[in-house]
Amino acid sequence: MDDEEAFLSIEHVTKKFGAFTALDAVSLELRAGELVCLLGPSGCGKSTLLRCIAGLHRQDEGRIFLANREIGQLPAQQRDYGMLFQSYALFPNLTVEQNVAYGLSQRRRLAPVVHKRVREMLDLVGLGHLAQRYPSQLSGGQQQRVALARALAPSPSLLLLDEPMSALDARIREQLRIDLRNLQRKLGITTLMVTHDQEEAMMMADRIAVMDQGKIQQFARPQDLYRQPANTFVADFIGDSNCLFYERLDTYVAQVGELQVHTAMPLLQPNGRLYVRPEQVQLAPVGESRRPALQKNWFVAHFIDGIFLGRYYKLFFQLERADQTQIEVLLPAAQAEPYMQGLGKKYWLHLPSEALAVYKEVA
Ligand SMILES: Nc1ncnc2c1ncn2[C@@H]1O[C@H](COP(=O)(O)OP(=O)(O)OP(=O)(O)O)[C@@H](O)[C@H]1O
Repeated sequence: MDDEEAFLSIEHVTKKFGAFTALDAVSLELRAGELVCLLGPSGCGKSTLLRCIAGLHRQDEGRIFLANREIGQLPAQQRDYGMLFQSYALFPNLTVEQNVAYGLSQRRRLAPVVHKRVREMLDLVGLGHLAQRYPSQLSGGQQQRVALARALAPSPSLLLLDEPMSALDARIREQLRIDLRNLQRKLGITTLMVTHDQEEAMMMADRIAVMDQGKIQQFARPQDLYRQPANTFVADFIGDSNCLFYERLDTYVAQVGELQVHTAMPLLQPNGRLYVRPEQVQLAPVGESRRPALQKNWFVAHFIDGIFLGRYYKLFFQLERADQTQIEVLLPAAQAEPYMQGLGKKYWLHLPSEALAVYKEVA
């Protein structure tokens, strides 16, 4: 751990299902109070890691510590966490209040101290007024709030969330993300959340662990993942990127088709891929000025398509003399609209050398 001591520490955890390795010596450390997202494509091992921490799977190798206590071999109920799943998993025959009380006391008649705690929890998630309802009388978002209140009621040290919002519709999901994040900050509870939704992870997490094939590819702040991907997997997975296949001509000059593309980063491999984010590509009208042709990395491209995204447009261009390479450009709507009139029209397109990056290929 860089500066602070780890609150949850996962050390070289390996989990196999038969001959298949779902987790391959995964190590991860969470600081007290932070919200970390496990993000990755379907089947990369996110839920398996969460379940190993929860004690719902037993790892084949490796150790897990929570607040300096080794929990990796303890039964689930002794590990001190609250958990929330995609499905709300509420008891349909118990009221909201009784559901929340379930983890505190399994009797239907609530002792005053339990009752007080349940009330506090329901107020915390904004459902104090619905205490006597049954789950079937609630919306999906409300049911998930009840499940959250139930998970938090015993004051666990750790909150584990497994795709908690994926069953909800977009608008409710958006609100619940904000509420969950605010609540997590207010309580200062260390939280690990599984999601395959990049936007959700970017919006909520202090740090994101990007996983692929049972390994953590990069663990960093959202801004750093976007700006400095550790390898080509992360560069492809996080955000949109343009990708140009090149052959090296010189340390700082790449050949893309017939074009010579100058880079600020040294090209260490004889060939590979250059990445550039759509918002970093610049455009200029052909004919208005001859200047671009004389400068580095200005190329002629044809406008081929555009997609309206509300505040922005994604515009697609095809580079001339570059093996059909397509370049995506992101522009604010007002700037992009004139381009939409001219299908097939030629433009100058600038790939700034400092915006071009090469990344380590994943083994
Ligand atoms: N009980 C099991 N028996 C056999 N294989 C399993 C078992 N549980 C998970 N796997 C396999 O392990 C891999 C990782 O599964 P896991 O559920 O952790 O993926 P995930 O990243 O959470 O994906 P998703 O987003 O689709 O839930 C998958 O290939 C899955 O098929």
